[in-house]
Amino acid sequence: MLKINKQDALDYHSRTPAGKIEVVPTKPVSTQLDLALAYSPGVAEPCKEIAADKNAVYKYTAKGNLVGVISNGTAVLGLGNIGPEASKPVMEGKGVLFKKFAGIDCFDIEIDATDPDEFIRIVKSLEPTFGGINLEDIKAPECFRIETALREQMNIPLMHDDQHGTAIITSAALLNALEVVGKQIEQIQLVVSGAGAAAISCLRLYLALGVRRENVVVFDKDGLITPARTDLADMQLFFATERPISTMAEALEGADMFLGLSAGNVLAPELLLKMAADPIVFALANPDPEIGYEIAMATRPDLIMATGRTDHPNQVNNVLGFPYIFRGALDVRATEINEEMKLAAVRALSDLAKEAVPEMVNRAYGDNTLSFGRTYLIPKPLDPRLITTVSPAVAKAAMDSGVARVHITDWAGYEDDIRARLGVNQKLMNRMTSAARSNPKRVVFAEGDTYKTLKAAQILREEGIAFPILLGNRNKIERIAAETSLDLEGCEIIDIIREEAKREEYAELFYQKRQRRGITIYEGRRLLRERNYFGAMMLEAGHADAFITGLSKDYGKSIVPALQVIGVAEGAKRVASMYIIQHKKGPFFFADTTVNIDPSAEEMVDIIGLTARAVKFFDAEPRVAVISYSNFGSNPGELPDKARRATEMAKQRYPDLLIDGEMQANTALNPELLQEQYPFSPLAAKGGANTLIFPNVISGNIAYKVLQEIGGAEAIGPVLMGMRKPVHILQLGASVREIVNMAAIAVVDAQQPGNKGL
Ligand SMILES: NC(=O)C1=CN([C@@H]2O[C@H](COP(=O)(O)OP(=O)(O)OC[C@H]3O[C@@H](n4cnc5c(N)ncnc54)[C@H](OP(=O)(O)O)[C@@H]3O)[C@@H](O)[C@H]2O)C=CC1
Ligand SMILES: CC(=O)C(=O)O
Ligand SMILES: [Mg+2]
Repeated sequence: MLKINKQDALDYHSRTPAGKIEVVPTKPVSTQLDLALAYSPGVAEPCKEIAADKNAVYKYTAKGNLVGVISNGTAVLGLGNIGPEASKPVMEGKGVLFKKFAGIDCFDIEIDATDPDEFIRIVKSLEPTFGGINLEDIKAPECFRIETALREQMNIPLMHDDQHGTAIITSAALLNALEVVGKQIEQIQLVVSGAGAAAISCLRLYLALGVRRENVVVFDKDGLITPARTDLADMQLFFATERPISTMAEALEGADMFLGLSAGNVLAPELLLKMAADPIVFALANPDPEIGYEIAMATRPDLIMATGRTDHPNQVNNVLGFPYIFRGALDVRATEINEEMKLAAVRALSDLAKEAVPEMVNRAYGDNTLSFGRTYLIPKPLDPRLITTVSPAVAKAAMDSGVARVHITDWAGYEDDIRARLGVNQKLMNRMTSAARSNPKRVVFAEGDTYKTLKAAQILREEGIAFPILLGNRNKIERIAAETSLDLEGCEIIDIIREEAKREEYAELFYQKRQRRGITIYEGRRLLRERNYFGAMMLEAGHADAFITGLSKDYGKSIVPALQVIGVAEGAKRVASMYIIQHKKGPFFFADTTVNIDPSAEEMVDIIGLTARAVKFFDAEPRVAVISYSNFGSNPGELPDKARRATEMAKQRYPDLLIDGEMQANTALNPELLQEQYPFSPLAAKGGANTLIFPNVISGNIAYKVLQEIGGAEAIGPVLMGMRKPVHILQLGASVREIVNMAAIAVVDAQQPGNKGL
């Protein structure tokens, strides 16, 4: 269990600069010209445009991506009415989550006003500043009137998150829990502890999903809510019951669900015994739930339980909703957040929980067994698919329900845009994956009996990218799949030890190929018991379209069988490898990163040719820089000389290729520097290089690894170039995502005329 103490939390917040957020300019403000543009006199121009047309404020200011997180501090978490200043750490925290998960900027605003009319007037007056308003931690019943009035009076998306965020997320979890236990929502008997902002809003959404009002019983601190109560608002009295009961024990007799949005430890364990079979308990009070997880599960092992905490399964946390709901609403400039948008978010969340969990989520939670069921009803907060699932669903619902002022037509482009906002440039891999899906091919994996390969195989099958063939011990594969809840339907398993006839066929073929290179038929039979030879022979014999290996053996050992069986492509003198660096500035291509340790100038020319061809395969135009530690002869030495000679020879061998060198990496990647210092270089007018050829494997390998670890880039590869058929050697210990990416690339490679594009 994650443990933090009071001092850790205080130190975290007080570390300089105090608090959790700052404002960062998005335009340059270094020169006198910058200042004149950013402020007076330049700033007057956008002011005049906006004065003439108010909508231009979205074009010339940050309004469209700015959300106000606004509270009066009257119901802060479960801490109660602690005032506006004391609520500020929560509101700053919310701003951080908006930014981190959805790229939305926030101002947190804590208002010293408990009178609802005053609060409404102040928030309404802020409409010119914000693209959206997230109301937070405002107590019931005032919060209902405040939100209703502001929704009526304002023309930007506005949501009280404690009400609707909670309602959306618990609804998704409820629908999935009911699916798991096979109950109908129209029939469930529901008992609720709490009649505040969160509970009442959850109930209203549950009614929209099919729960019957007469099946609901609600308690607050003063007991059962009946029509006779005079201390409650209409929204609360709407759920009053006429049943002849008065205690929680009576209410829970035969109940299917308990929903707690009240206070810690208010539900006695023995009351769980009164509930119907497979009871659902959402005990969501923060930080302590209405009943502890361990005691509840020990009392009713058939229980399905959710809490608000990270240390138990099924964490119901608003962060699954608000960043993505506002992202979708802002992007279509919705005038409100309506019921259709909320229901779209519910469906998106509940559907996402049924899809295979990405490996990075498994890793983040240290759990390989996450799959839809009793302990995984809703996605995890660190799931990167949330933004591309929930936000488009909300945006579409806003358009369909007529509250969008901007319409999205290119949904694939929209997904790319929202990923790019978060600094993840996925365009290239998205294109590869779509191309692979259009004509999936058979990919054989040498390490079919490892968890990572199996997980990758499941994803490849589910996404329709490839038909995986898994080499390995069948019992072991089936055991790993069962232990980690993997579904391998559609994947072929080949246990090569049991495939004597196939081994003999391949040994004979291998012998024919290599008999004049020292291989006897006996040696062939021995080698064909190794999966790297067997997999390569499957590819050679046309029983597979691509071969992937390297996960558990070092690169050198893995590549040799492929070279012996498949060999280099016609016209290619050698093979080389390339990494694709996915960065927010666009894709970059680095070679050679793994194969040719210290190539000669002539060998570098071969590498340049292979790389330029591969860059075109990825739909980019190669702009090649040959890298060294000197710029155009500035520092003589063996390496710069080699790089310069390679450049000259490459210019002659590939006259149409845009190439220059030798140069330092920063020169190659900085077009201003090129234009200022080296205007004679053809790369200067073309925005610099996108393809870097390194003078040896050491420099190429170091460069991509540093970028991967601290440069905020994703490295895809190593892409093996120059083989006669699609073979790729993974880096030892590659991640599931890397395996999936390489398989998608191999499939597209296998689709090319002559079965080879790289
Ligand atoms: N996990 C999640 O995602 C979320 C969790 N929450 C949690 O839910 C709780 C309620 O939040 P919110 O609705 O915003 O707050 P409110 O102050 O609006 O409502 C609290 C409600 O709980 C009732 N209550 C308090 N103590 C008890 C008790 N001992 N027995 C029965 N009812 C009680 C209150 O009754 P009365 O009016 O009579 O005092 C009131 O109806 C908090 O603990 C909060 O942290 C909230 C939002 C999201
Ligand atoms: C999660 C949340 O918003 C709350 O507990 O108030
Ligand atoms: Mg809250």
